[in-house]
Amino acid sequence: MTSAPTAPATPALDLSADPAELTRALCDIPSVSGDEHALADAVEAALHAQTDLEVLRDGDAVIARTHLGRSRRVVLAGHLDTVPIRDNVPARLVDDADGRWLVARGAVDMKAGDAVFLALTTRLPRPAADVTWVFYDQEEVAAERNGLGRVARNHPDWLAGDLAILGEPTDGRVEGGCNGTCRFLVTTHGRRAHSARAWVGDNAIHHAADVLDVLRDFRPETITVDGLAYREGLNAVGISGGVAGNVIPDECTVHVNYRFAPSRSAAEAEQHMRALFAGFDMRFVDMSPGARPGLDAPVAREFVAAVGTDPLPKYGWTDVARFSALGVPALNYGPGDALLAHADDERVRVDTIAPCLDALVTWLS
Ligand SMILES: N[C@@H](CCC[C@H](NC(=O)CCC(=O)O)C(=O)O)C(=O)O
Repeated sequence: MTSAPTAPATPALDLSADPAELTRALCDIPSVSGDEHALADAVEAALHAQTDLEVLRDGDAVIARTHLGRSRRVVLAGHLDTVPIRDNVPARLVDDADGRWLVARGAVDMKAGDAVFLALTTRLPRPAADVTWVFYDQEEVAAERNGLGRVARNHPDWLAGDLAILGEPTDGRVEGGCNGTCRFLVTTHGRRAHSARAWVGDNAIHHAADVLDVLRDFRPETITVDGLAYREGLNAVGISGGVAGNVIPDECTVHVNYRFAPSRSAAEAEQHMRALFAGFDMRFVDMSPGARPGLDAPVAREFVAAVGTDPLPKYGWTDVARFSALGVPALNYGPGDALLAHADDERVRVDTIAPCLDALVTWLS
C-alpha cells in the first residue's frame, strides 16, 4: 500500500540567531513573487513562538504587533518575495579582499532587512515604542498584486503607526522617499507577408527602431525634491515581435519602464510619456507613484539623527509610497548595497547586517 505524499515540513527559523545566519536561512527558502507560501509559513511559525506578539496572517503576508501601551508605534515592514532565481539559491559564503559575503537571490533585496526586523523580536522584547512587524508578498511585481496593498484594504488598522521603516537595502543609511515607476507597452504595426516578397508587407519590427530612437535620445533628468536629488530613468526592459521565420511581422511591442521623481504625480508621469511617444500606440500596464522624502516628521528626524548619516534618495520604488499615502511617515533603512539588488551575484557583506540591528535596538531601547 502506498501512503499519500506528505507536505514538506516548514523549516524552523531561529530568530535569536546572528542576523547574518538568519538572513542565510531566509534566503534558503525560495520565495519568488507569487510563491512565498513556504517562507510566510516559516515566518508565521517563528512569530507565533514569541508569546507577547499578536499575529495575523493575510494570504502570504504575516503581521505581528506588541501591545505595551507605549505612546508611539513604529512599523517595521519588509517584503518576502524576490525577483527570479538565477542559480543563486541556496546561499553560499564567499570571501574576498572586502570581507565575507553572503551570495544569494534576495540577500540584498531584502532578506537581510527582513532578518534584522525578525531578530529584533528576540533582541528587544520590550521596546520603548510599540512595534508592528509586517512581512508581505509580491512587492517586486505589478502594483495590483502587492501584498501590502491587500493588507491595507483588508486590515488597515494593522498598518497604523507614527513611523514606518522599510528594511529595503540602503547600506545602513537612511534613504528618503522613493522614485515612482511605471511600465507601458509601445506597439508598432505593419502588414504580414511572405518574407520572399517583403515589398507587399510592412515590417513592424523595423518600425520599432523609431521607438528605440526615442529611448536612446532621451536624457533623463535629476530632480531635487526636499533636498534629495532623484535620478530618473527611461529604459526598454523587453521587446517582442515575430510570427515565423518566413513571415514579415505585423506587430512589435517594446516594454518600457519609466522611473520618475516623486515631484511628479502618476498623471504627470503618464502625460510626460504620452507626449514623448506622441503618435505611437501606447498602453500603460503598471503605475506606482513615488513618495517625497517626508523626513521632516519629528519621529523620522529622530531616527535620522540616531543613524547619524545624511539621508540619500531612494531610486527604486518601495512601499514608503504606500505608507506615505496612508498618512504614515516612512523611510527606507536596511543592510545591503542597492546597486547589487536583482543582480546575478546579489550579495550582502556579512558584517554589515548586525550593525543595522544594533542601531534599531539602540533607538528603540
Ligand atoms: N510595482 C512595481 C514594483 C517595483 C519594486 C522594486 N523595488 C525595489 O527593487 C526596491 C529596491 C531598491 O531599489 O532599494 C523596483 O523598484 O523595481 C513594479 O512592478 O515595477
